[in-house]
Amino acid sequence: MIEFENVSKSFATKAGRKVILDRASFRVTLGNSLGILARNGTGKTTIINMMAGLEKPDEGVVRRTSRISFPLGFMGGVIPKHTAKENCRYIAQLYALDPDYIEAFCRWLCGIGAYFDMPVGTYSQGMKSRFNFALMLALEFDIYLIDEGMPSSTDVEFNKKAGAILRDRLQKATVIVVSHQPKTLEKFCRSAAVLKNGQLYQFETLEEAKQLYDYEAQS
Ligand SMILES: Nc1ncnc2c1ncn2[C@@H]1O[C@H](COP(=O)(O)OP(=O)(O)OP(=O)(O)O)[C@@H](O)[C@H]1O
Repeated sequence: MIEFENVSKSFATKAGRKVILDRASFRVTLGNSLGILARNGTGKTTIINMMAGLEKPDEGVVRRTSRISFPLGFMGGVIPKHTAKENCRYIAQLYALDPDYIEAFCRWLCGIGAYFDMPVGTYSQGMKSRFNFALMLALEFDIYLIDEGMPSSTDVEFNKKAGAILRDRLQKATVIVVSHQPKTLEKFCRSAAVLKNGQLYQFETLEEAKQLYDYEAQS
């Protein structure tokens, strides 16, 4: 479970204070995947980072009682001067998992050949995102955090393999996806929320959330 209790978060910007959350309270429970709709620049990444524990609230409490992933696409835990092999063996140890298994899984899934034994800093953007996604799928979390949908890989073989594993994983796991596009959420979640004026408005269905989101766009 992830629970926000009276959480406030804002940033000082040149244009004034940017409020992301204003004493917001909500909860995401296991088995109830949630899509969050928010316009660009309103705080999608900040909320996902707070759920992951990468960003702290100014006030209030964020409670995390499950195994929660790093946000898909987040490379902060990967050291660029080390190879994918070294990175994934090290990360396996942090999570108390078998380094041989994690290495073999990532090597097989990301399909980057000899680059797997070269520094991550030398990878193309596509290779980096494939390695990041493979690592996330190798680790098995209760809740997966996804910022703006899936990484865009042009590698058809990778997309097929990773997509199949993710679909299987999501049978058991919970996913939280933030996006400015309702279409991105359709694939993952039935229930949805809208981030607006520092509050998260939760709805039973994506349809209901879309009504508020579309209404906002018109007004
Ligand atoms: N560390 C920071 N310092 C100052 N302002 C910040 C900081 N991080 C984010 N912001 C501002 O807070 C607002 C929300 O940022 P955030 O990246 O969470 O939004 P987003 O909805 O994910 O944006 P986008 O859709 O453009 O990716 C933006 O106006 C951004 O400029």
